[in-house]
Amino acid sequence: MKAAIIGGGVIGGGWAARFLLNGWDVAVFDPDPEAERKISEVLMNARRALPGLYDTALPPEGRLTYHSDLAQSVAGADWVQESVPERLELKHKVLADLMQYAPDEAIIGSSTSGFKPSELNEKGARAIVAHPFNPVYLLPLIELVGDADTCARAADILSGIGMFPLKVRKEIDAHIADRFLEAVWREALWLVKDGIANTEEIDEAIRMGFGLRWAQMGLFETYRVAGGEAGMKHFMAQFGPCLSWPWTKLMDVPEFTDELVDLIADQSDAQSGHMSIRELERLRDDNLVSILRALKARGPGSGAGRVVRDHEADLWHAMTDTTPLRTVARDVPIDWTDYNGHMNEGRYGQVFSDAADRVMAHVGADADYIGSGLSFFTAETNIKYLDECHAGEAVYVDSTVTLGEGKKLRLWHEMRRKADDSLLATCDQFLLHVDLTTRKSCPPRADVEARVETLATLHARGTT
Ligand SMILES: NC(=O)C1=CN([C@@H]2O[C@H](COP(=O)(O)OP(=O)(O)OC[C@H]3O[C@@H](n4cnc5c(N)ncnc54)[C@H](O)[C@@H]3O)[C@@H](O)[C@H]2O)C=CC1
Ligand SMILES: C[N+](C)(C)CC(=O)CC(=O)[O-]
Repeated sequence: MKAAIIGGGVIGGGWAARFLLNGWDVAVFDPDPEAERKISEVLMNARRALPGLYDTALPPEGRLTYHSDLAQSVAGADWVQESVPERLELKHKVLADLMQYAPDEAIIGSSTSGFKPSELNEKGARAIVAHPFNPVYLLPLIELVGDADTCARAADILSGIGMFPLKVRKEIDAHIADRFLEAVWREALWLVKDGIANTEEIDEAIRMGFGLRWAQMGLFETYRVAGGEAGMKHFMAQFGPCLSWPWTKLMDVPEFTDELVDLIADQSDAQSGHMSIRELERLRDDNLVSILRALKARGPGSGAGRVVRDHEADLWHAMTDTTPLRTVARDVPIDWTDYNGHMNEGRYGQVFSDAADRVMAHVGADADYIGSGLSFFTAETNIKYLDECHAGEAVYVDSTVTLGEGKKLRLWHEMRRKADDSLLATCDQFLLHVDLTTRKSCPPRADVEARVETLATLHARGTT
């Protein structure tokens, strides 16, 4: 599959990374001589962050090419994403070129933050709005606006690269999310202009409080809980009158004078000027990866964690009875690094625990089986740490069943670095089958016991 990225700035670079790291070939067209350098820097950050979001490996990276000719860049593309600056006449010109050169069947998406499809297409183009959020390679949300069939096709493709397509029912200026962002931005500008708060205080007001709530529950679910046991109706009865109080009176926009721009830029420099933009991006990405991984860890996944979890399930390969079993293939996430600058010992245990979970699922001791009240408990592990590994490195685990007799299951795991197949750690793990009600050991269900024995016999014969 091929994506053509027209305009490779902040957002085009993020799109390029999202497609590329999900195995698509990417062709970039951008007249800026600096575009290649900027995109390669965005890509470096994306390679550092995105693979560590998942507990399984992304597909091999696609091929990235740069073009000085738009027609060449879109040849054979399945998806063309326009990400040029937010000026309608420029978007019209670029879309007219795309109508001429893009394949008829290619989806043409526009990253526009605010224009409606009817405005984008008023000169005869057929683009849909596919509005992403920065950083495009990490944040799942995409607002889709426009032709229903094209949006449905687009939604399938975007889900396949780990995104969350949200179809906007009716076109409207600034779609859904940017209407909120503009409202918050407007209020913040007033607070600075009126000398109530500076940029840092406003950021603290967001990140120490409601920003954390929004990341996992959004607005309405949060306010439902805020209504106490009586829920949403009580919340609305209590806070409804505030809508006519001065709290919400500031509907107009402060004038963007040079004085206001300088005031905000100076405060922002004082707040964050000690870090470069790339450093701030890495800090943002590290935090986002940690938050998304935490949201993924809960049950079926909470908020955006659900999207990460679903994409991870799509990425995981179906296992067959090989010797050994490939039970883990993943990148080391950023937040697994400890004060010694390498993957923390506890995370080796995590990797081997994941390997054992995969063996269990493979022999039929899956979520349904556990739901029926049967499972395996680990009784003993012996891990040998043979070499260091670092954030961003691809690793894999091969596992063999060394004993499968009744309630006893013994596994031998070898964890290796993908780049050179060198051995990083081994783990000898002994598990006992248990009844989750009595918490006592018991024989597995007959089919699971048979699967374990088959694998033990197969693995005793050696490498296939
Ligand atoms: N920056 C943001 O936070 C977000 C921006 N967007 C939208 O994405 C679009 C792009 O915004 P940014 O990436 O922020 O802008 P940007 O200024 O970082 O990048 C725009 C790029 O387009 C290139 N360009 C200009 N004319 C071109 C042409 N004729 N053909 C090909 N490339 C051309 C420029 O050289 C530049 O590299 C806008 O529509 C914006 O509203 C959407 C979501 C978030
Ligand atoms: C500021 N903005 C309107 C360009 C923001 C967006 O469109 C989405 C985002 O990433 O915040």
